[in-house]
Amino acid sequence: MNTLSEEILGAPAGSYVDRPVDRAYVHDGTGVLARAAWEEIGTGRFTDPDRKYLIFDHIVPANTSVTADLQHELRAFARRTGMQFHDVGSGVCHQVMAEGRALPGEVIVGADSHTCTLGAFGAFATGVGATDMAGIWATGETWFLVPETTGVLFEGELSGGAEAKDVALAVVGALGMDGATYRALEFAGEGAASLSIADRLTLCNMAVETGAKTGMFRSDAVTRAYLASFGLDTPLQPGGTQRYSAEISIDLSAQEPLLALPPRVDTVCPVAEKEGLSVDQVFLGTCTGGRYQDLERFAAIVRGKTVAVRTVVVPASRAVLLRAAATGVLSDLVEAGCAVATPGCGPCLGAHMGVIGEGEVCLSTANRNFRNRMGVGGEIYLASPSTAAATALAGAICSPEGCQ
Ligand SMILES: CC(C)[C@H](C(=O)O)[C@@H](O)C(=O)O
Ligand code: SF4
Repeated sequence: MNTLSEEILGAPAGSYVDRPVDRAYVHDGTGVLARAAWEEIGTGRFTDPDRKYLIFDHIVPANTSVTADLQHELRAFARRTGMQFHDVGSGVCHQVMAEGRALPGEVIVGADSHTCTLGAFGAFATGVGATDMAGIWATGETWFLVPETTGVLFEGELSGGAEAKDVALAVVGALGMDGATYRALEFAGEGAASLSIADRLTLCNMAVETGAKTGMFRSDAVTRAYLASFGLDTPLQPGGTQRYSAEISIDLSAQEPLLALPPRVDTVCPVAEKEGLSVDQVFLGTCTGGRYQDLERFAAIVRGKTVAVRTVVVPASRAVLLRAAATGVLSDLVEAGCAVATPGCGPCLGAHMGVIGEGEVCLSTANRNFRNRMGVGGEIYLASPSTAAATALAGAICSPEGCQ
C-alpha cells in the first residue's frame, strides 16, 4: 500500500514529479519577495487567481512606514492580479486556509515553512521559497521529490492535562530537529481517530520542526464533519495496513504536559521539572496554539481569576476571534487581565505586539523557541495552552493540573 504522499503525488518515494498546484498562498512577508521574482520572470502571466491567496498576517497592522509602504504596494498587486486577498485582521495564513480552503488529496504550497499545517486534511501541503512561488504563479505547477515517510503511530486517547501540543513536542523530542529531514510524517494508528481537526492542525504544523517536508493525516469521519461545516464534500482516504520506512509509536493516554526549553524545539522535558521558574510574559496564539479550542482551554483555567504576568493573546483568525466573542471566552480572557490583539502572527516572530527584552522569559504556545526569535536576548519556553494558562496565573511555570 502506498503512503499518502505517494498516493497524492502519484509516484513512489524517491521519484521527481511535476504537479499542478491546487492552491498557493503567500503572506505580507514572502509576498513582497515573490512579487519581485515574478516581475523578474517578466511573462506577465498569473495563473488561476481564484486559487492563489495573499494573506496579511506577519506584521499587521503595519508597525513602521517601511512596512506600511510594502503592504500598500502588495495590496495594489493583489488587485491587479485578481488573486484572493485577505487584509489585516484575517488571521495567520495557515489558519485562514484551514477554514474551508484546503481539501483532502490537494497539492497545496505556501511561501511559509508551516504550510505543512494543512496536511491535517489529507492534502500534500508544503512550504516553498518565494522564487518557487513566482514560478508557480506564472505556470500553475511545480516539481517535487516524493518524500519517504515516517509513520507516527498513535494509540489510546489524550486525557488529563495533556493536549495535542504536548504530543507535538513529544514527536519533535523523539525525532529531533533533523530526524525527518525531507520526509513526510504520516500520523496514523488507532488513536488518530480520536484527534480533532484542531489537534491535527497543531500536530501537522510542528512536523516541519523535525525537518519534515510535511505532516499529514488521512481524511476520515472527523475531517468530513469539519469540512461539512463549510459546505464542502470530503473525499475519504482509507488507510489499511501500512508499512513506513521509519516509525515511532506514541501512547496518547500516557502523554504528560511537556515544555521545549530554549533555544531548541527538540529539548523537551515534563512541565513538572521546571515548575516555579518565573516568566515575564505568556503568549497564547500562532498557527500552532491560537485556535478557538486553545483560547477556550486557556479561558477555562483563568476564568474568574487574574493573571500574574503580562499575557498577550492573539487569536489565530477573525473566525476564532468571532467565536470567542460569541461564547464569552473573549470576555473571560479580557477580564482575567489578558491583552488581546489583532488576529495574525502577533509577537511569534519578534516583530511587534509583544517583543521581549534581554533576559526576559516568555512561555509561548508557538512552535519555535530559537535564540532571539521574540526579541534579542530573550528566552522562549514552548508549551500547551493549558500550561500557558496555569503559568499566567502563577507568574511562573506551572502544570495545568497543578494549578487548577
Ligand atoms: C517569515 C516566514 C518566512 C517564516 C516561516 O517560513 O516559517 C515565519 O512564518 C516563521 O514562523 O518563522
Ligand atoms: S504564527 Fe509564527 S510560526 Fe505561524 S506563520 Fe506566523 S510567524 Fe510563522
